[in-house]
Amino acid sequence: MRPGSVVPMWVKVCGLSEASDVAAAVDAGVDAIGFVFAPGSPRTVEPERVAALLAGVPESVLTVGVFRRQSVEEVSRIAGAAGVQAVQLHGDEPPEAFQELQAMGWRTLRATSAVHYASENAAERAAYAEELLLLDAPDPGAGKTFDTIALVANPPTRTWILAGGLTPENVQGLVAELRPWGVDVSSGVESSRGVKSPELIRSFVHAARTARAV
Ligand SMILES: O=C(O)c1ccccc1N[C@@H]1O[C@H](COP(=O)(O)O)[C@@H](O)[C@H]1O
Repeated sequence: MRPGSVVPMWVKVCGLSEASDVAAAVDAGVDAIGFVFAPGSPRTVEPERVAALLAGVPESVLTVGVFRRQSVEEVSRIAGAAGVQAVQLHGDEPPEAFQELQAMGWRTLRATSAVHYASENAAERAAYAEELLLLDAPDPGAGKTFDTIALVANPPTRTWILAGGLTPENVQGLVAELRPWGVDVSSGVESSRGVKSPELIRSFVHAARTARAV
């Protein structure tokens, strides 16, 4: 990278379940794609289906399984069957869950609400050994933005990923305000709840890639 040039934004598109959407995300140049294994979501997908979807995905794209309030054993079993590289836990699971999953060889993302993160002290944050931190709205996957006051007042001192109601239209403004290292989207690239739009995926990745975070 040339001096003075800007590091491009890390971009993840989540909640995929169709081959055409996986192809749109990969072709648009995403850094990561996610698959929801948490029960009760309109995006929940079977691990065997994900294994088939991953067949043509380059190794350089981080593949992530999304979980919520599931045991370490279940997370590892499902992620293994799907063949994803990393697991993203959304249920405020304790630090021990991350340690156990890492000991099993999983790369880990901790997803928590920005409000919850703001309430943690330095020791509580340090207890987590997560590789990546994702700060989200209180209701994950609902496509809602959140009040950014706590984050602006007390920004994370480590790299972090912004999620929660991002869209092709709002991502650049939120990146300028909050200066995350990366962004993650699900609802904002859907034509209806749970149904991804390849066109919106392309628009989002383009807008996010050119957002200036650093
Ligand atoms: O997408 C879901 O249904 C979901 C279910 C359980 C946990 C997380 C879920 N989604 C994650 O939520 C964020 C933000 O999503 P959105 O853009 O606001 O819809 C993202 O990390 C999704 O993977």
